[in-house]
Amino acid sequence: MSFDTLQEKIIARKNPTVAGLDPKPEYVPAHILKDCYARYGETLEGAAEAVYRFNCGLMDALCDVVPAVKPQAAYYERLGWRGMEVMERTIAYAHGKGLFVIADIKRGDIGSTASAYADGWLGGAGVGKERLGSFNADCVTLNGYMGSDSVNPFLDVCRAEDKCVFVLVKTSNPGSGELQNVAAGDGLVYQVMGDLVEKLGGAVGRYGFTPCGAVTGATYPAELKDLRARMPRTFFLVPGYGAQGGTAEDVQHAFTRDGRGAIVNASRSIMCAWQKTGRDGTDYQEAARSAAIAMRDDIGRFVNIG
Ligand SMILES: O=C(O)c1cc(=O)[nH]c(=O)n1[C@@H]1O[C@H](COP(=O)(O)O)[C@@H](O)[C@H]1O
Repeated sequence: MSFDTLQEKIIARKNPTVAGLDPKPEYVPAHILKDCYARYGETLEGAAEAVYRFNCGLMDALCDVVPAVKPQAAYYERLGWRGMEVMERTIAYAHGKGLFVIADIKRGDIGSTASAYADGWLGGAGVGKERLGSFNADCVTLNGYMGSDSVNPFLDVCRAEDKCVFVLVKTSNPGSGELQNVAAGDGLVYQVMGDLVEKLGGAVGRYGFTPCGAVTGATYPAELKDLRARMPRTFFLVPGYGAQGGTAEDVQHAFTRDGRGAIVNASRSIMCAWQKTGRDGTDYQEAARSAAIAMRDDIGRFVNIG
């Protein structure tokens, strides 16, 4: 699914936000953990099953509120192959719920290896079809600081399979300026990267965006505004709202004048909302749903997506 599909889902839900699925076992409510540990032991298998059940419960509660989910690979990799299996099952479950899936993998490597990553994460055909793939995500995040040959193999798969990518341009973390805000040529490194991403995407879809999107953190609103002006054909993923301090006022700059072209991520503030209700976690679905609705309405104060 391309950015056209994502934009349509955003318009249908009237909500330009994505719920991050970054599940540490300690974020999983006790009743789920207890049951899984009783069945599978306090093992990686038990933890992986608990994470899967938590993810499914969150998606059940959120699927008519948010258009997309973003599972972050690190939280699955740390559980070994069982975690990767949960990643695959989570993506399949999300698709069953009509959710667009951004697999947050932040990969970047030489062309031949990038091409294997691209098939694995964006391909879904399995053995016996032309493209050997497994995870079947709609979109992935990439670290393109190795250059265009590390991104192009993904764009080839995107064009063949109607999918898309987000390439890191200006990240949300406190250290992002150490390299990204260093002078380069007539501008700064993140601007050079932004210009490259804008160019790499090629042809635009129905809503005017190429398949090559950009990650631009909510925590740097001035850069966000600058990049929106420099990159009119690029769809933005905006992490850093909520737990990292980014606000609705900050993220408004990511959108085009007609409220298109961006999606704002929140992970911990939705997943862990139950930890703030003062209850035992059996209300985690209601808590996540309320947090997601509050985020939608908060951003809606500044952005009219029509
Ligand atoms: O690519 C990303 O999604 C990403 C880029 C970035 O610059 N900053 C950033 O926080 N992220 C991811 O966005 C999510 C933010 O999580 P919360 O801070 O809990 O909302 C995590 O999965 C991060 O890995």
